[in-house]
Amino acid sequence: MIDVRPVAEDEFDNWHRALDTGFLQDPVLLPEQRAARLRQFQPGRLLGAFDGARCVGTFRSFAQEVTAPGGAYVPSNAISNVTVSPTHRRRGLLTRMMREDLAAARERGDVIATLIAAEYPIYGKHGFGPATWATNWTVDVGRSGLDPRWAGPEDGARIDLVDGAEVRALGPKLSERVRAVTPGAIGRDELWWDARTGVARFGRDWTEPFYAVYRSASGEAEGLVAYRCEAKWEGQQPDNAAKVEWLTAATPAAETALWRYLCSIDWIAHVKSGWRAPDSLLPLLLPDARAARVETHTDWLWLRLLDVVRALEARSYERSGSLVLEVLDEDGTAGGRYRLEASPEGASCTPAGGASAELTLPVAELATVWLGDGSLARLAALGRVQEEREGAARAADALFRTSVRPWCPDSF
Ligand SMILES: CC(=O)SCCNC(=O)CCNC(=O)[C@H](O)C(C)(C)COP(=O)(O)OP(=O)(O)OC[C@H]1O[C@@H](n2cnc3c(N)ncnc32)[C@H](O)[C@@H]1OP(=O)(O)O
Repeated sequence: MIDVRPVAEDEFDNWHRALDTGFLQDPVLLPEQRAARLRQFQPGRLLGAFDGARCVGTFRSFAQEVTAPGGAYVPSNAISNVTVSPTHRRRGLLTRMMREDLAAARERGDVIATLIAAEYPIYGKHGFGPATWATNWTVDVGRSGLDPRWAGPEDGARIDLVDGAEVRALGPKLSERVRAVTPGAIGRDELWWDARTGVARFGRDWTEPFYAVYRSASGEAEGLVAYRCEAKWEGQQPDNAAKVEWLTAATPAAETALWRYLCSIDWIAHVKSGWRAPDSLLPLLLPDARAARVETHTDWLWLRLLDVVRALEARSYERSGSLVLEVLDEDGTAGGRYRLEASPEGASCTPAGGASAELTLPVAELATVWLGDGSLARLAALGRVQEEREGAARAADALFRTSVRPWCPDSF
């Protein structure tokens, strides 16, 4: 019999060995990695599956806030570090850990649960759906049409190279400003900044990247980028790439200037954008937008609605309308018939009682449109959403869609 239960702090190494095993990492924890990892330890939020003394399954959740359209921070149960050892797979251990964790999240009053899925087929059966997408571009600088003589912003703004200490001083305030207006964004805690500046070491061989800050004419830090160089010379010609680790910009001017900066660095022939919003400014700020080639376009933040009423009321709507939804939740308690009355002034979601549903949909499909992305008309065409009234899927799309696509800049 496998025991699924919370992990005590003195079992952490045993748990971590199983985590490394599941993620195919060498199961050796260096002291500084251990110290960083232990900072994530929260009693009750680390689950383990134990076969006798040996940990064979891992699961971690933690408190998170996700920005909804309109800027509300919605309490989320973020899930990470999910593994089951290859010796114990497909016996329902993930299912047991997930059920236990989601039940606790509902009990706490979390509105949603979130995760980044390692593989697409794992989490749909637990009620999760992909709610934000990300795109990764490589810019061919020589083809971009950008003026190679660029020497910095000309409007009184400036770009400066900074070190990790300055990033830590400037970054949190800037990030807070950005996440308030970025549906799908999540908070960055102190550990996030420590890990990005080498104070906390999750990997084995961290070295400092280059950091550059954009300051507007008023002196306000409005953009930060961390990047590394992938060195390559061919026949005495530089063919190096600037690889962006993260880029945070609070204004279009800051974002444009930072991409412009990266594309102007001598010896840099390519800029690898890292994961960006699918409707990022990047390709269109190049005179030749095709010089930004899409490397990958992928699902990113997966969501599970735990409380449909609070989730639908927490976000804003760009249009007015009402809708009766029959939400199906086989593996949870979010199912039911709900009436959503929404307008740019606010929304109410109430049990719909005996009113006829206009749209019947699994809770996972509702999650895919909650942040303003996705298409219920597309899901109806696939038979994954049922229209009880003709045209209801399009009407629902008109209500849920947002003019800017949601984006989660971070992984966890
Ligand atoms: C948020 C994150 O941490 S993402 C990281 C997820 N972890 C990994 O990918 C590491 C490698 N993989 C693993 O450790 C394991 O295979 C896990 C954790 C994904 C699954 O654990 P298991 O205990 O085998 O899952 P469990 O037995 O509960 O499976 C439940 C169902 O999901 C399905 N399933 C689970 N994993 C997968 C997968 N990778 N691909 C397709 N189906 C899957 C099972 O087939 C099963 O389906 P069924 O109910 O129709 O029979």
